[in-house]
Amino acid sequence: MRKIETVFFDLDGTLVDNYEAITKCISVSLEPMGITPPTLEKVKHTVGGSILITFEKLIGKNLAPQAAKTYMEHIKDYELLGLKEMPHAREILQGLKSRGIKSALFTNKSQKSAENIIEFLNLSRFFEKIIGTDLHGARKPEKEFTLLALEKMNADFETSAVVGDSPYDYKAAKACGLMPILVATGGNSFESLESLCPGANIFKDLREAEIFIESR
Ligand SMILES: O=C(O)COP(=O)(O)O
Repeated sequence: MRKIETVFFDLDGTLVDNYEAITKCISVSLEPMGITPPTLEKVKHTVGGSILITFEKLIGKNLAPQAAKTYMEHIKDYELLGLKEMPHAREILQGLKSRGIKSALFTNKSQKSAENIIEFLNLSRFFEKIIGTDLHGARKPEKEFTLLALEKMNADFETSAVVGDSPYDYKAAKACGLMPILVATGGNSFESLESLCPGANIFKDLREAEIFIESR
C-alpha cells in the first residue's frame, strides 16, 4: 500500500458549495441570449468540467463559448453568493496538514475565482498551490493538466491522490496514475460514481475520505 504524500483537491462539490453563485451567473449570461436559465439542481449536475463544458451541456457546443465569455466577465460580481464550505472541508485540510501531507487545489474553475473563494473562506494557508484554469486552456481530465499539477507540487504520481466529486476528477487522476478518491457530495450520487468510476475509492463525505487517507 502506498502512503499518500500529496493530495490534489477539487473545489466545486468537494470543498465548497458554490452552486448558487454559478446558477446566478449562468442566468445572467443566458438572459441576453434569450435562453431560459436552468434551475440550481440542473446546474449542479453539469458542474465539474469547467464553465465552458457546463454551458456545452446546458445549451450545446455552438452557443457555449459566447455564454462562457459573458460568464467570465460577470462571475467576480457573484462568486461569493451563498458560498459555503462543504461539511468536513476544513477538518480534512487541517488533519492532513498536521500529518505533513501536502495539499493543492486542483480545479477546473478559473484561477482567479478559485483564489478569491479560498481567500474569502480563509483556507489559503492549507494549500501550497492553487491550480485553476483559463477559459480555453488545459483542464481536468486532460493528462497535460494533471502533469502540470504534479510538476507545480513537485509531486510523484505514486504518492499522490486526487480528491474530487466527479468523473472529471477520477479521469484526471487515472490519466497519470494518481489514486482517485471520490466523495458523493456534489453533482454525482454514490451509485453513479460507482458505475462511472471503476476502481475509485468512493466515500459518503470528506470525513470518511480523511480517515482513508490517514490510515494509509
Ligand atoms: O468550474 C467547474 O466546472 C468545476 O470546478 P471543479 O473542478 O472545482 O469542480
